[in-house]
Amino acid sequence: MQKLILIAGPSGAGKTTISEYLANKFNIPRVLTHTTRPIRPGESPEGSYHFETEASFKKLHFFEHVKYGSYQYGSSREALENAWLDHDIVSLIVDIKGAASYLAAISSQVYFLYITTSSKEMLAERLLKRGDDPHKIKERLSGSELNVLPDSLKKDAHVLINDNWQQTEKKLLTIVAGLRKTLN
Ligand SMILES: Nc1ncnc2c1ncn2[C@@H]1O[C@H](COP(=O)(O)OP(=O)(O)OP(=O)(O)O)[C@@H](O)[C@H]1O
Ligand SMILES: Nc1nc2c(ncn2[C@@H]2O[C@H](COP(=O)(O)O)[C@@H](O)[C@H]2O)c(=O)[nH]1
Repeated sequence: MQKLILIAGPSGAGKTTISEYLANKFNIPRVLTHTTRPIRPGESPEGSYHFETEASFKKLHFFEHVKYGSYQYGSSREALENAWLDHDIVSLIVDIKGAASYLAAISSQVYFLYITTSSKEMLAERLLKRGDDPHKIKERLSGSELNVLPDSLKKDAHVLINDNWQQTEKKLLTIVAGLRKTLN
């Protein structure tokens, strides 16, 4: 049975870094979602999202979608099915609401990886270093945007504390080996 590594967690925790590592090291591609937010400095227009206008976003058919501030984000079941045509394991980055939607719909195929750090300060430091606007960082690291793991999803989550990259690499190796054993 094909698997989806569903990645969620607070901004700056390392979700994108981990999905890129899974792609490069284990040939586990990321299923891109769609957003109306602008491209960040240093972000590739092909690598992280399908960047949409409000008009083009409205024409798409989403499995689930959310709004952060004035920007929309959404993912489709078709994109996932397409990715599974070529790869038995794929990854997808969503927020906590998106994770809940996927778990409700296809939990047997989902490996829910919740990425975080042991402190909020570490998240802020990384986002500052990444070049994010300090006002946006404050927004991202408070309220619902913080993407705290709710009690209702704790039983489904595999929590990975990404404080130290070498340890994260080791944990990912174990996770991928375990998932590969469950295929078929
Ligand atoms: N283990 C780590 N140690 C130090 N820096 C890290 C680690 N993992 C990721 N980073 C760095 O932290 C920054 C944030 O990582 P990344 O962009 O992957 O986070 P994210 O969770 O995808 O954030 P967002 O939700 O805002 O897109 C990046 O500059 C990345 O290089
Ligand atoms: N529910 C969904 N959440 C999504 C989707 N694509 C991305 N995201 C999440 O949005 C926030 C903000 O992302 P950023 O790239 O602007 O930092 C983050 O939590 C993403 O995981 C989606 O299709 N559905």
